[in-house]
Amino acid sequence: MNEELISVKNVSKVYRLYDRPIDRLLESISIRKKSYHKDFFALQNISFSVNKGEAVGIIGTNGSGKSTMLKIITGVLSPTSGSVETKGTVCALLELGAGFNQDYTGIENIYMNGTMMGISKEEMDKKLPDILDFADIGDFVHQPVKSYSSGMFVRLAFALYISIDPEILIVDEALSVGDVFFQAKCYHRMDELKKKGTTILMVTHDLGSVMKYCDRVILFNKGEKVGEGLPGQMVDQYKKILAGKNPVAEKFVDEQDFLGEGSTAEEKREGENRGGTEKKGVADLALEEERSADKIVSAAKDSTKQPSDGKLCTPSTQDKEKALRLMKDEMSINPSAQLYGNGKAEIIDFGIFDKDGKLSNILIKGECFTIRERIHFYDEIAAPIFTFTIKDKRGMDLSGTNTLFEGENIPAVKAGDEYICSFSQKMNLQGGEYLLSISCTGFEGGEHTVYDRKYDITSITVLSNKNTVGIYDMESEVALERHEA
Ligand SMILES: Nc1ncnc2c1ncn2[C@@H]1O[C@H](COP(=O)(O)OP(=O)(O)OP(=O)(O)O)[C@@H](O)[C@H]1O
Repeated sequence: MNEELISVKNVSKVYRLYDRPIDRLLESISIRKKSYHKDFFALQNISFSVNKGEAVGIIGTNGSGKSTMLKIITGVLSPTSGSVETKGTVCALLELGAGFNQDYTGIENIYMNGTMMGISKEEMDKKLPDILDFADIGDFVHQPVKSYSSGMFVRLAFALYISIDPEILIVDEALSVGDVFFQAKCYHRMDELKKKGTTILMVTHDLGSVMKYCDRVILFNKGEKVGEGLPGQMVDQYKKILAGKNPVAEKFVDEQDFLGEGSTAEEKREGENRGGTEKKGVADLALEEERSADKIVSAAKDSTKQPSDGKLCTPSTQDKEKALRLMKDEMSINPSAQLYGNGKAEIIDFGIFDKDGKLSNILIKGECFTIRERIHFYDEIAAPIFTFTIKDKRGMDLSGTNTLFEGENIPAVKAGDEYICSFSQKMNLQGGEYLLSISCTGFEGGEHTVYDRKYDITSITVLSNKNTVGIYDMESEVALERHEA
């Protein structure tokens, strides 16, 4: 039987709005109890429940009451009417600083939260190395939390909460701060939590995450629950609301949202520089996206349509010369990349080259690029295979290939041999941030064998001045004929 861990019944939250600051005072001293305020319903008669092991998302436009709802569930706010019940330990990653004492250091906050959750100091001592390792904020753990950036705070809070292993995890948009490597690490942990049966309640504007993680979605609009159902249905309904609110929005949602925010690296950096605490609705992002598109047009304008016959993607001689110098030093390397293999081969170097043969993690959509891997063999291998995969930050494989698929059969190698393998192709993924995995594998006795694999080793940022629907661009050609009716 389904066990309800969160039960929200007829919750309303009313704020009193005063036109002028003095009105509040006038109201409090009015002998005839004259009202000087207007009631504003941030939440109106909301009811829903979340069962054990479910992942439920709350979506809605800015100001629709999502964060207010989470704050009421976690006890940060009390409802004006209605009731909320939760069963089990709750960890909530709410806005910046929530649940943390700003004057305490990171370490002190870790222990304080542990105590609040009923975890002994000895147990927290054992968890500490993992927390620090996951958060990866270095010596900042000894600084007061008030000196943290939003990204650092989220790193520490997320690391702490997953170590506590709560029955209910509540996340309010928090994962949108942090770099692509950290986000990928968090999403990976979210996968594990979900598999383990942790109950998750999340608020997000990232519709890709909603589709991937949520079993059920609740749609808010102007403080009311306007729908509840399967993620796909609710996302469609949300788009309708957005389309009514802002004509740019529907276009934006269709074209961008399933790509994972659809924003450029530049936009994200701007967000972080502002402290990353601003939460943006899709409608707001739509307008920003238009502005940001202008910025990247100049970068991308040279990338006029090239025929996709693959011929244009042949690596230049200049590229080949560059292959012999150390490439990976010029790549951004993921500190949390997963590396494994039986050690018979090692990818000792790798790089991504743009169409001009420049080593870069940033590529322009529509242009050719090359992934180059240099593999050293420490043992005999009958038929090695070289691979690459591009994933989104939620861990979904988007594209990739290997030498076997491409009909390049590599003959047996012996210890000391070295190969340089180049994959050249056109970047047809939409603008956004991705992760590259590379490996050297093969088959031994019919068994798939990994000699060296570097999962999510580096990032790829794709800049685009035209994003179409979905994860990649089919390069449609449009023909129009005016039809006289
Ligand atoms: N202390 C307050 N006094 C008055 N109004 C408030 C207060 N706190 C929140 N509100 C209002 O309540 C409404 C709901 O806010 P809430 O932050 O829950 O929205 P949200 O759906 O989380 O929005 P966003 O997507 O922008 O985070 C908003 O109109 C907000 O202005």
